[in-house]
Amino acid sequence: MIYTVTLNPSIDYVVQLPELKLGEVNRLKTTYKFPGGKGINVSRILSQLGHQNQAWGFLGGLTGKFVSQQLTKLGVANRFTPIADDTRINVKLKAEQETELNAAGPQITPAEKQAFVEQFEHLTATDIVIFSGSVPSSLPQSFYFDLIQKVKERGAEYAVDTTGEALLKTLVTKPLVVKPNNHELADLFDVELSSLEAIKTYGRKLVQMGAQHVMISMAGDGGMLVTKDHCYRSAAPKGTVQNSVGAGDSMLAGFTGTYAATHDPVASFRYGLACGSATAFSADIATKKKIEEVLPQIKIEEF
Ligand SMILES: Nc1ncnc2c1ncn2[C@@H]1O[C@H](COP(=O)(O)OP(=O)(O)O)[C@@H](O)[C@H]1O
Ligand SMILES: O=P(O)(O)OC[C@H]1O[C@](O)(COP(=O)(O)O)[C@@H](O)[C@@H]1O
Repeated sequence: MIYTVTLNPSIDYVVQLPELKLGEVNRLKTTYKFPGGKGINVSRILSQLGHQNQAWGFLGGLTGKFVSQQLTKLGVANRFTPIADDTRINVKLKAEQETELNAAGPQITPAEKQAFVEQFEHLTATDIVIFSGSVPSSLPQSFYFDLIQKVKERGAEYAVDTTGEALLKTLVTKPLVVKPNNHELADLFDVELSSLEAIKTYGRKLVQMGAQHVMISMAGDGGMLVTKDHCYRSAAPKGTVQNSVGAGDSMLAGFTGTYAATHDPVASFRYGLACGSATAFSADIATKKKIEEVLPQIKIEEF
């Protein structure tokens, strides 16, 4: 079974307008609300692809109710810990450029945190836990690291998709896969990454620091997979980009779901790339049909 952890879910409020006029009233023609948060997006793709999974995390208030109702509607199994504070709303502005406004997130009380941590006691060695997204500011930044100790005690595998110190701290514990994008990878080491060679070099560093697989996403430039002995690379297929929010989450879902079934890193990378691009080419998270349409266009080469 795959469990996704979204400590800080959201309603993603997506706003489309031809031009954003700062300092003026902007009237909106098109708006959408999606259940957001990285682990939730991962669960949505896993469910599309028929991989058994359950979404975990914290939900509260009317916003939290909206998220859980939508997940139930979408057929995503979930077991969120209820909280007193409100789940956040993240604003995604699609004008000349894509701008994201991601809120810090709700207060989590010690009792709510304890109730959540207890769920980890039931994991087994065949499970995979996917930790995705930011840690709400009311939880310690070491929270992923602490949860990983619980996962390891149960003999389960885990994937990590977060940034900065929270990501670096988890590497020594040997995660199955980490998925920074190229900008997040550059920020981790405070460098500019302007060539594929440089991206490979820094991807290797994450492997040396402990990650089993490092999957680097590069938006319209495709992706790279670095393992202990190999590096693979693929350009992105061409298509009309509709909404790239959740492309990275889709990529991680495709990789982990396929890996759980096959233990084949290249097949997993291939499926991950197809899921990422399929979501970029969709208004919401990709459907299975869209993913299967994109899959034959993915060409992977050793790099
Ligand atoms: N504009 C695009 N065209 C084609 N594929 C894309 C596009 N944007 C994203 N993808 C695919 O989705 C993957 C994840 O997207 P990316 O934007 O890099 O992740 P994140 O959302 O984590 O920043 C990319 O590696 C690529 O394979
Ligand atoms: O937890 P964070 O880092 O604030 O990110 C949350 C946001 O990330 C998303 O999951 C999208 O992720 P990606 O575009 O990076 O794949 C949104 O649904 C959500 O609003």
